[in-house]
Parts: sequence; C-alpha cells; structure tokens
Amino acid sequence: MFYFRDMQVKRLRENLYATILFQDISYFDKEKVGTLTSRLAADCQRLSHVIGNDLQLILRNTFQGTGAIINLLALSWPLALSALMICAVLSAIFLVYGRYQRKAARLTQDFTACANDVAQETLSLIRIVQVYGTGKEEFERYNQWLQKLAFISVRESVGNGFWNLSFNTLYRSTQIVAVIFGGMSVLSCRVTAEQLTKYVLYCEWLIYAAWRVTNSLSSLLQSIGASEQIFQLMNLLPCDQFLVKGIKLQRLIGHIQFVNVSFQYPARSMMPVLDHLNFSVKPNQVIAIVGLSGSGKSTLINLLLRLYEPSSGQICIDGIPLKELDIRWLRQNIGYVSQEHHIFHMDIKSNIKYGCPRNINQGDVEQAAKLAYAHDFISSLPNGYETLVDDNVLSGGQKQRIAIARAILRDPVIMILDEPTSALDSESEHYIKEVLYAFKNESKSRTTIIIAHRLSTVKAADRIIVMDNGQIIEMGNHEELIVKNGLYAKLNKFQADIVVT
Ligand SMILES: Nc1ncnc2c1ncn2[C@@H]1O[C@H](COP(=O)(O)OP(=O)(O)OP(=O)(O)O)[C@@H](O)[C@H]1O
Repeated sequence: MFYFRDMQVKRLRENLYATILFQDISYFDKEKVGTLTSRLAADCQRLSHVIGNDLQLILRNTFQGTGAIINLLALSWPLALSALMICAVLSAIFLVYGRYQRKAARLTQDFTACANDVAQETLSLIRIVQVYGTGKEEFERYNQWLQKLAFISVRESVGNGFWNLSFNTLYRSTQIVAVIFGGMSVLSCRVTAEQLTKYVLYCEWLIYAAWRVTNSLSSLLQSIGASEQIFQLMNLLPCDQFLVKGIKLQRLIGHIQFVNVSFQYPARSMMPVLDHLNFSVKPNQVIAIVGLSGSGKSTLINLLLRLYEPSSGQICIDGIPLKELDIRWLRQNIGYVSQEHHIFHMDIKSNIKYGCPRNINQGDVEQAAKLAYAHDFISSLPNGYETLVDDNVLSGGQKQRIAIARAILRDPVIMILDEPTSALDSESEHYIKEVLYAFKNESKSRTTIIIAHRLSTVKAADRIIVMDNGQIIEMGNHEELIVKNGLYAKLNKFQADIVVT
C-alpha cells in the first residue's frame, strides 16, 4: 500500500514538474517559485493520500453499509427506514461541513505557500537580512502567515468538533431510543429480543459505515480543495514552441534581424519595454548593446532567445522568422551567459558541460575553462574539476567564469553575453575580452552579442547599439559614437573620469 502511494506521489510530481518546465516563461511572471515548489511537495503528497487511502475506505464502507441496509430491510422496513433517516440527517450535516472544510483546505494550502515564499526569500537573501538587521521584521512577516494558518486550523478544528458532536449525539440518542422503545416492545411481545439485538447491531453497522464514508469523503474534499491548482497546472498545455516541430536549417550562419519589434511583459502589459526596434547583425560580427539600467537590453536578449514572444514585429534568423525555427535546435546553436551567474549544485565539470549537445571529453572541458580564464582556480581546488559546488561556495567572478566556459564549450554560432565581465577583476576581464573578440577570426562563422555597462568591454565591437527607454537612440562603432557626442560619448566620459580619479 505504501509503495503504491509513494509511486503515486512520484508520478504526480513528475507530471507536474514536466508541465511546469515546459510552460511559457511568462507563466513564471505570474506564479511564484515558492508556490510552485509547495505544490510539487505538499499538495502532491496530499492528493496521493486520497488515491492510496480514502478511495478504498469509501468503497469498503459503502459495501458494508449496503449489506446493513439489506439486512435491516429483511428485518423490518419501518426499522430500516428509521435508520436511513438518521443517515440522511448525518449526510445533510456533512454537506454543510464538507463545503466549509473544502474552503478551509484551500486557504490552508494558500497560506502555507505564502509562508514558504517568505521563508525561501529570506533564507536565500540571508546575508542582506543579517547586514540590514531586518531579522525581526522578516520573522514578523513569516509569523503573520503562520497566524493566519493557525486561525484557519482552529476554525477547521471547531468545524470538525461540531461534526463529531452531531454524529455522536445522533448515534447515541438512536441507541437510547432503540433500547427504550425496543425494550418496551419486547416486554409487550410485539418484537422479539433477537429482532431488537439485530436492529441495534445493523443500525450500528450502517451508521458507522455512513460515518466512515463521510469522514473519508471529507478528507477527499479537503484534498480536492488543496489539489485544484495541481489539476489546473496539469491541464495546461505545453508552450507552443515545444509542441510545434519547426524548421532546422542545414547550416546556421547567424544573421539576426529585428524588424519593428515592440514588447511589454505580461505582468505589466500597460508598460512598453521595447518600442519598434529595427536593426540587423551580420554573421561574424560582434555587436555590443549599451544603455542605462532598465533601458531594455536584457529584454531584447530574452526575445532573441524566444523566452518571450514580441508583442508586435518580427525577429528573423538567417531570414527565417524565429517562430518558424525549431526552438531546441536553435538553442543548441546558441551560447548564453546570463546576467545572474548562478550555478547548479553539481561538480564543476558537470556545470561546464551542462546542456552541451556535442560529445566532449575532459580535454574539451579544460580547454573551455582555460579560455574562460577559469582553469587555474579550478585546478587549485582539492578535487579540481570534480569539486562539488553550489551557489555559496564560489565567488561571483568564479561563477561567471564557469558560465563563460559553459557557453564557449558549446561552440555556438550565436554567442549571447549579458554582462559577462561584470563580476571580474580588470585582468580577467581583459583576457576574456580578448577571447571573445578572437572568435571573430576563427574559420567558423560566429555572431556575438555583448551587453555591457563597462564600456572597456565593448570598445572593439563592430557596432555598438545604444538604448534608452526601450528605443535605439544611437548606432555605430566606438569612434563614430564618440564623434556623435550623444549618450554613448557621455557614458564614456563618465567612465574615463572615474578611472582617472
Ligand atoms: N519579468 C518582468 N516583468 C515585468 N517587467 C519586467 C520584467 N523584467 C524586466 N522588466 C522591466 O522591463 C524594463 C527593462 O528591463 P531590462 O532588464 O531589459 O533592462 P536592462 O537594460 O537590461 O537593465 P540592466 O542594465 O539594469 O540589466 C525594466 O523597466 C524592468 O523593470
């Protein structure tokens, strides 16, 4: 039985996890990660309890109750009717109680998920919480949800108490009435002692069967309340991009075009983030995107990676609209270093090999690490490339170098780097910059897009796109933009002044 139940939990969690993983990325703008992980754990457990326990209890007791009714009917139909009436009253009370319990269960799950969100957020930002001394406030925030949870639990217990009280009062009073009136009937010889004993016994069977069925039903309702969202999630279809088999080109060249692309995030549909962008990147070019914070640089990359769809306009790669290309194939040809340099809880080698579509050996991994200027620090670790790491073990710069090595190892046609050197010291930045620009001189065609705040990283780019408020305001190489004396020249001057002082 337990094995069966564990298998059910496993299968449910697998299905739910797969549904979440193949959702449109904008889904994560609406749902909180804590809520989803709570659904994966507690809700699936609860639902599988229904399948493993409640259903078989309901079935068993329904058979027992039916047997008791048949025996009561054989004994005397007025007696059977009176027993059925008691069961009908019990069912009516249960209907009201069941509805209440279902609502309480949903609230319990929601409050638990909110408490989990706060805990997850606080623990993942524990350093900020400690340095800013906000432990007490965070405790209060968590406690607020726990108090709501406690309030609901108390109400649930009170409801349960009323239900048990109604059941016991009805059942015991039935027994008392049966013994008093049945005893009088036995004395006046209208009923035999055997009939009375049978009545009391079958009545007990029937009422207890009804009680167990309603109790299991109540647990079932609780789980249904808690699991409504699981079913809603599991009913979601995978995102279009994973369903449709798109075009796979014989050879990707890396010619990128943005044609009149506008975009707003689903979570903020009234706020345009990109406004009619038009530009193209030729194969083998290095393009840099610069601009003030919040100007839409990372969003542009999100669209190119097809993590979101443009609200209007079109992105083409090698002349084919992005939507028509096979997304898995396309992403295999892209190397991506994201702004957040988190790494997986795996050994360093697996982190570098992560998602690499080619067959590779230790030599390839080391070569990529050398190019990313990561080999020396990895070799100095006691277990070298086999060292098990997580987000807390390595410095920001070390994690960033592992992310760069991962992108280099894929040997991609399109290399996308969102702030690849933000956490690096000047020496590492210099070497990595050299490597990224050296790609250009290889025989293989490779298009590189770099977003950077440090203008030293982008000076050598073939073209620099300057963004402001979701629009492209300047375009050209470093020298042209300096002559133009616009935003780029201003930013360049600021950074030069900072270096001098
Ligand atoms: N998931 C999201 N949901 C809603 N709005 C978002 C989301 N991500 C970003 N934004 C908003 O979109 C705008 C552009 O953000 P984006 O991250 O593209 O800017 P950026 O130029 O890359 O900034 P930075 O240089 O600081 O990384 C910002 O106003 C931001 O608040």
